[in-house]
Amino acid sequence: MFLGALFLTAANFFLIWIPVLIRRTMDEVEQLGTGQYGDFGSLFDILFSSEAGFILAYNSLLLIGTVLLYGILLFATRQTLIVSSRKIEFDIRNRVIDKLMMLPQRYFDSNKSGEVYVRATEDVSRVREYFGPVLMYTINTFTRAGFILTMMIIVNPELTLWALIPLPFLSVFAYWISGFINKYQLIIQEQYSTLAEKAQESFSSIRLIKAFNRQDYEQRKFEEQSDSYRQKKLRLDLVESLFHPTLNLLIGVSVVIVIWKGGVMVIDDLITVGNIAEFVIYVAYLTWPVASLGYTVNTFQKSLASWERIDNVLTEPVDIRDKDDAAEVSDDQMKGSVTFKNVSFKYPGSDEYAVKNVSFDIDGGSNVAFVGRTGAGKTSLVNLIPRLYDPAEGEILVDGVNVREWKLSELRRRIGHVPQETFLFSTTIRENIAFGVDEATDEEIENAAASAQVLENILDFEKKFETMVGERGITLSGGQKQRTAIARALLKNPRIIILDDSLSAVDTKTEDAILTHLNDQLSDTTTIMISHRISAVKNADTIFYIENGSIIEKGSHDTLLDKKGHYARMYQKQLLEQELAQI
Ligand SMILES: Nc1ncnc2c1ncn2[C@@H]1O[C@H](COP(=O)(O)OP(=O)(O)OP(=O)(O)O)[C@@H](O)[C@H]1O
Repeated sequence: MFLGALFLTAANFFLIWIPVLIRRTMDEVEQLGTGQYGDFGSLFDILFSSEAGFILAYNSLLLIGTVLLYGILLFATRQTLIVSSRKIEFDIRNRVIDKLMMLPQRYFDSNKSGEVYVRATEDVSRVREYFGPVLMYTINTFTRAGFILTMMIIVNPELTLWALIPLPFLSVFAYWISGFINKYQLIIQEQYSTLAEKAQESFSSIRLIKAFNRQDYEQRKFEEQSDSYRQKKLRLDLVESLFHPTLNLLIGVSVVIVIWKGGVMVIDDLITVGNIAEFVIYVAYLTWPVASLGYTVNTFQKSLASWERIDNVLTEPVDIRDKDDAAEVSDDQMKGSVTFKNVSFKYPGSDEYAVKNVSFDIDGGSNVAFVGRTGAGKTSLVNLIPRLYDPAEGEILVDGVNVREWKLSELRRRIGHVPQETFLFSTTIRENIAFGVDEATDEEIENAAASAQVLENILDFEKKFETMVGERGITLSGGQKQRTAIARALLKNPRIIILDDSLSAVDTKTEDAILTHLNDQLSDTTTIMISHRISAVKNADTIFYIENGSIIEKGSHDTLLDKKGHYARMYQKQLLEQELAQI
């Protein structure tokens, strides 16, 4: 960047020699007189036939040399300043992404994903503008203005003052207009995001729109947004189209002043005609740096605001992090037991406890289930095991060690988590299943798919495991998606598997097959299941009934039925529903 600043200063130094050479040529040729040498003939003759010709050729070569040097230095400036700003942008973006990946779930709950995305994209680009264009234009403005003003004052201080009269107006105008453009660009960008979001939402919910026959309604809403975008864009276009004419007008005023006042000075023999030409070029050269001051100040302000937002991300505390000095636990040593000791947890910003004073012991390799009404706190409770959140009170132990003492990556590597909302990436089924491990053989992937009872479905697809999922490929059924997600968790060969309502979209027969497999072949794995279906949980060693974040009943299926409490009522209700369905 320092080199870039040097190159730019040198470029501007050479730039001011262009008007100087032009003045010199004009003055020298004028002094020699015109008629004296008669007809010059061809341009080639000029070079050799007269003194005037020699002066012209010599000065032209100097001029070409200066312009070339200026061009080379400008190229070097961009290759240093702008290239380093791109490298800085790359580094910052990577740091922001690294940090975002480390931030706890809490951060993503309180920040919209769109905003998080903007941090890593637009905000980083704006900060780059500070290190690139803003710095470049600032150095350019000051060095160029410095050199030009010095030259102008050397020639004639009075004419300099006259020539500069319109420049303050120019910079104020440029500041105002680029402020307006910046503000409007932001508004337009936001409107464009709304428009894009609207379109994206419409197309991703197209089935719903068709089913409810709301095409016209959606179209109208889209048109409203689109119209608002058009109007804003037109306003910006109007202001932008005013910019260049006004700029030219102000330069024109400056040129007229120079010619008028300079003319008088030439008559008074204070300056030469060449000086007028020189001044006109100086004024033209000053215009862009002065006009760009406005842009620079505005862009600087924008960069600063973006930097503050990025800084907030970079300094956001990471309370859930990898513990470096944690003891290594080999896979064989791990038993998969889970203990909760008086655990309570509230979501940030919420007054209610999602998990309230929960205590239990789950033996390694056992099979437990959490049931309860929707919103009871089941998901919140199991999310505490892989430390998606940390509880405010109490302790959670895995294999007798507090989860806070575990190396986070080790803890999570051993937990196969199938969240309630299945998410599949827009890639092949193979990559979706292999997501949780660095490398997996075909056999391992097939085995995981077979255990999750989805292998047959996959083999039925034309491209089998290479079938693309999502937008660019096929749409899997809800049940197929869930089973693919289970295969993904099984491939990790976990010691603890958490199935958060992960069998809700599969039929009871497939559910039975998956659970039988888990029981028989993964007998060492601790299975923690959440379900609303008694059929899925009835064989569990222990069933916990959760209400309002607390365990209110616990025991095996039969014990709980004998208790005739909430679980028994839930069972009766489901039994009744089943019988009614069979009628
Ligand atoms: N990210 C969150 N931020 C704030 N509150 C939340 C968040 N997630 C869940 N909650 C609240 O915590 C409570 C427990 O929710 P949780 O998802 O754990 O219930 P659940 O028993 O798993 O329900 P379901 O059976 O419907 O999945 C609910 O009142 C819910 O509104």
